[in-house]
Amino acid sequence: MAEAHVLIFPLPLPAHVVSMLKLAELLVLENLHVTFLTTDTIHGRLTRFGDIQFLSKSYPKLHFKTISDCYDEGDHPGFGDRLWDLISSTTLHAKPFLRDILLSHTPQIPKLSCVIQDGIFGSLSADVASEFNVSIPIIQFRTVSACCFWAYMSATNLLQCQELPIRGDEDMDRIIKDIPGMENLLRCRDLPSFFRPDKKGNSTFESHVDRSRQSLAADAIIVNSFEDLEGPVLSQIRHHFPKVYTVGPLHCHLNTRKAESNEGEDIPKFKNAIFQVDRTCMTWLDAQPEGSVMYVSFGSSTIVKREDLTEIWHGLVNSKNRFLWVMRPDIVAGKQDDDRIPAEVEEGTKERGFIVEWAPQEEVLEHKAIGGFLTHSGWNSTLESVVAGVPMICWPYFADQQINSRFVSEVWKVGLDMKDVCDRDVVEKMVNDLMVHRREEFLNSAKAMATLAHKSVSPGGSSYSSFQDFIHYIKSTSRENN
Ligand SMILES: O=c1ccn([C@@H]2O[C@H](COP(=O)(O)OP(=O)(O)O[C@H]3O[C@H](CO)[C@@H](O)[C@H](O)[C@H]3O)[C@@H](O)[C@H]2O)c(=O)[nH]1
Repeated sequence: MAEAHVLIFPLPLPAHVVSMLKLAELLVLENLHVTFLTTDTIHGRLTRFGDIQFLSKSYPKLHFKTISDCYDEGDHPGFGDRLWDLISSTTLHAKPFLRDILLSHTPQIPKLSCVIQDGIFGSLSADVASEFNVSIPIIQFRTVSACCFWAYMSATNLLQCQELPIRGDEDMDRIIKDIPGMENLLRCRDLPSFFRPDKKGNSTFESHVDRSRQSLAADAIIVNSFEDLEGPVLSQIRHHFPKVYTVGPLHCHLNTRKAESNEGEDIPKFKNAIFQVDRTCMTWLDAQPEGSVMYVSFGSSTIVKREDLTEIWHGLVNSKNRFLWVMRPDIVAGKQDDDRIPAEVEEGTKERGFIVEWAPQEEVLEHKAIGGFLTHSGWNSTLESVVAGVPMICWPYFADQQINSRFVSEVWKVGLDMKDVCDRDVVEKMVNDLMVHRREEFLNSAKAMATLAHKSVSPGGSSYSSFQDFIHYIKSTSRENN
C-alpha cells in the first residue's frame, strides 16, 4: 500500500510557521511522510534558535525544504503594509518548487498525496496543480480564528446589505447585524482590522476577502480551533466547504499525543523557536507567589508606538501588581536606541517587574505564578492562554486580533477588551479588575474553558476525532492517487 506524503507550506512568518510545524509533527507521529516548505531566512532562524536538527533526526519522515527569499534577515517584512510583498515574493519562489514536487518523486519519499497550504496563499497550489495537469487534494490551513475567517467569508454579504464598507468617519460602535452565527455581537471596531480604511483611506480589505473566496475551491479546510470554543461559527463555515477539520488547539493536541504515546519519554518537546529564548524568567517566576504575575506580550510582529508603551508601563506599575513583560528589541516603532526604563516607572519595574526579549511563552502561561495575560490577541497567544486557563486583557493591534478580543470578553467571558484605548488609568483598572476584584469570576470561566480545550484533544474529544478523520481522508486519497 502506498504511504501517504503531505506537503506543508506556511506563510514564512513566525506564528504561521510554528503552528503549521505543530501540525507537521502530529502527522509524522501518525507515520506519514511530511515535507515542510519554508524560506531560507525562516529555516536559518529555526536552525539557530530552535532545534530543527534534533527534530529532523527524531522524525526520519519529516523533510525540510527551503526556497529562497529576497530579504536579508534584518529587512524581513512583517505584517502591515508589507504583508502583500511577502506573499507575492514567496509565491514567486514557491511556484517552481511546487511544480517539481508535484511532478516528481524519489524512491525514498513516496509520491505526494496532498498539499496543506496556508490559506493566505489563496489558489496558489491549486493553480500550479491545474497548470501541470496534476490531480491532487489541496487543503487550506487557516492560522487565524474561525470567527475571523468567517467574518472574511461574510464580507460579500455585508457589502450587499450595506453594512460595509467602513468609512473614514464611521461610528465605530455601530452594530453589525448580518453575520450568521454572530448576529448583533460585533461593532465595526470588532471586525478584523483589514476592514478599516487606513489614514489615507486605503484598505487591503478586498485582497483578504478575495483570498477567503478562493478558499472555496479547496478540497478541505483545517482550522486551529475546537468545537466548544467556536461551535456556532464552525457550523456556519461547514455550509460552504465539503470538509472542515477542527484539530486545535494544536499545541495542546501535540503535547497530549506525546504524553499519551507509549514511547512518550522518547518523544521530546521541541523548541520550534524563531527567536532566542530567554529562560531566566522561569527562575524569576519560581520565586513569585501563586497567581500574582501579569504576563505581558504582544506576539512576534506587533510594533507599538512609544507613547502607547509608556501608557501601558505606567498602568502596570501603578496597579502595583507583579509583571513579566516580553519586550522584543524591535517592538517600538522608530526606536532610537532608547533602551532605558522611563524614570517614573523605574522603581516599580525593578521592584515588581521582569523584562525579557523573548520568553518560552507556552511554559510561562502554564506557570502557577501567572494570574493574567495582557495580550495583543494573536490567535496562538489566545489559544495558549485558553489552554492554560489564564484570563486575558486584550489590547488588539491588527488582523484577526480585533475580533478575537471581542470573543474573549463577550462570548467566552475569559477576560477584558481594551480595544482602541491605550490609557494608563484604564490599564491600571483592568489589571486590578482581572487580578484582584473580579479574579474569581474570570478564573472560573478560564478554568472551565481550559478543561474543554483539554477534553477536545483527548480520545473521543471533537478535535481528536476530527484529526483521526483527517488522517483517514489523507490515507484514502493517497491510495486513490497511486
Ligand atoms: O516571548 C514570546 C512571545 C511569543 N511567543 C510565541 O509566539 C507566538 C505568537 O503568535 P500569535 O499570538 O498568533 O501572534 P503573532 O506573532 O502576532 O501572529 C500573527 O499570526 C497569527 C496567526 O495568523 C495571527 O493570529 C496574529 O494576529 C498575527 O499577528 C505564540 O505561539 C507565542 O507562544 C513566544 O514563544 N515567546
